[in-house]
Parts: sequence; structure tokens; C-alpha cells
Amino acid sequence: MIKSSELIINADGSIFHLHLKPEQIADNIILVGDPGRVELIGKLLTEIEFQVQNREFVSTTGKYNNQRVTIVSTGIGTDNIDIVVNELDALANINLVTREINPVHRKLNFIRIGTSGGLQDYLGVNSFVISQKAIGFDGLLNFYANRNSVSDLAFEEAFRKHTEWGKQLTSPYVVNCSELLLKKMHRDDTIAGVTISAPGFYGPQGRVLRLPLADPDLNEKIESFVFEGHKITNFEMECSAIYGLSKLLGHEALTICLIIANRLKKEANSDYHQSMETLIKLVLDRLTS
Ligand SMILES: O=P(O)(O)O[C@H]1O[C@H](CO)[C@@H](O)[C@H]1O
Ligand SMILES: O=c1cc[nH]c(=O)[nH]1
Repeated sequence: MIKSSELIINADGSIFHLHLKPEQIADNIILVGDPGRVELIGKLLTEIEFQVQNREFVSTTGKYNNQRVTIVSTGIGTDNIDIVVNELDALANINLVTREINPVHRKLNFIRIGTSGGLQDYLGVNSFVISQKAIGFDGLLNFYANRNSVSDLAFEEAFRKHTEWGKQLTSPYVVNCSELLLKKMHRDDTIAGVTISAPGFYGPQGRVLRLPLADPDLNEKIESFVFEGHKITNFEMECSAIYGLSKLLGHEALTICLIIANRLKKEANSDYHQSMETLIKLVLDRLTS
């Protein structure tokens, strides 16, 4: 039995941060960083069952193409992903009344729809990039047992060597997306790449405003890195933890991002609403087809 300090349940029977109950989540769950994006996706759903919000976590469940889909906003960062993925898994796989783990495991599909910065010149703004692999600069997975069983250790090692990875930085981990979801989502209009999830938008992604960087050459080393034909394509802030926790917990996960800035070409598009709508429809259509 899991103690009440470890798995906190609210008085109404919902889980601590997400304020969701087990019957409220679908097998297909779309994760977005921006809470405003939940409403944007919600407009495309029918038979909306509820909308609930606590802090940056906004959730709704409805139907698309007659199939049940849940949308949850995660806010920014892998620390939030630790909360969201663990709580969604608990809703699916732990009996919140008896506090026992269910004997039969329910598998969830997590699809993150995000925004991202491109690191190769062929990734212009408005391209759609699927993270075939995620590199975690965040360190979250290192706190869990068996992280080596889900990380691509050869890739990790080559990356550390190439970048002369700093001793004071957290150990990077590398996790693949779900092959099943990749088959469903990847077509001619998407680019499969390798995504770095950074624990910050500025310094950890090599942006300099007033503070200088510990390693000013890190982004160049990232851009020139190649391993078994894979080049690093983009930066965002959640994918690595979604992939790592999903693999350890037995769920399927895939991230697809709209490129809103290209770091090499020094261009950005802050008005990306229309392209985001196109990406959302593409994901919903492919997920439910
Ligand atoms: O647009 P979202 O999904 O929030 O994704 C990206 O945008 C945020 C930073 O601006 C980070 O969360 C990053 O991962
Ligand atoms: O450059 C970018 C753009 C969006 N999100 C990020 O994390 N980085």
C-alpha cells in the first residue's frame, strides 16, 4: 500500500496536482506546454466531458473522430513532466482508494505537441519536427532506477566526448520515441530528428542576454555532432523526461514540435498560432485514423 504522503489524493478523490480522477482520462493523451493550447485543441473536440485546472495544469477530455482524447497542459520544464507523467500513470495504474498498484497494467499514449528552436539550417520556422530521440540535459531520469536500461548509452558516450561535457553539468540521457506512434505520425510533411530537452530557455540553450555562458562553443559542438547518421535538430524543454518516464513505466510517447525559431539563421516567428492549429489537426487526424 502506497502511503498518503507519497501519493497525495485530494478530498474529492482526485490526484494532487492534476485534480483528475481515474475515469476522466482517455488512453490517448495529448500533452502541451502552454495551458492556452488546451482550449485551442478543445475547440476541435466534441462531447467535452469536463475542463479542470489547478496551477498550470489544465485538462479536458472529449472526442475527435469519435475517439476519446484527453488534453493536459504541463507548463514548462521536465520537473513538471515528473508530476504530470507520474500522476497520469497513477490514475491509470494505481487504485486510488486501496492505494495498491493494479495487477493489470494499462498502457497510455502520450503525444506532446510543442514549440521548439531549430538547430540545423534545413529546419525553417513553421516546420514540424518529430523527436525520434530525445537527449535530456535536465538530469531527471538519473534519479530513477534502471535509467541505463532505457538510455542509448553508446550515443550518450559519443555525445559526451564530442562536446567535452562539463563535469558540473548533469549527466545527459538519450531515449527513443515510440516506434508505434512514429509510424502513425511521420509522413512527408514531418521531419524526424534528435531533440535536446534543456533545463532552461536561455543559458541551457546557449542564449546570451546579460550572462555569459560556461561553454560558449557548446551549441556549435551540438550542431556538428553526428552519431550513426543522426544529427541534433532542435531544442525544447520537456521531451526527454516524457520519453524516459514513459519507457520506464511502459507507455508509448512521441513529441512533435512546431519550429518557431532557427538558431543558426537567427530568425524567429512569435506569431505561430495558425501553424500551431495546422499541427494540432495533423496530430489529431493521424492519432485517431
Ligand atoms: O510550447 P511548449 O509546449 O511550451 O514548448 C516549448 O516552449 C516553452 C519555452 O518557451 C517550453 O515549454 C518549450 O519546451
Ligand atoms: O528556441 C526555443 C523555442 C521554443 N522553445 C524552446 O525551448 N526553445
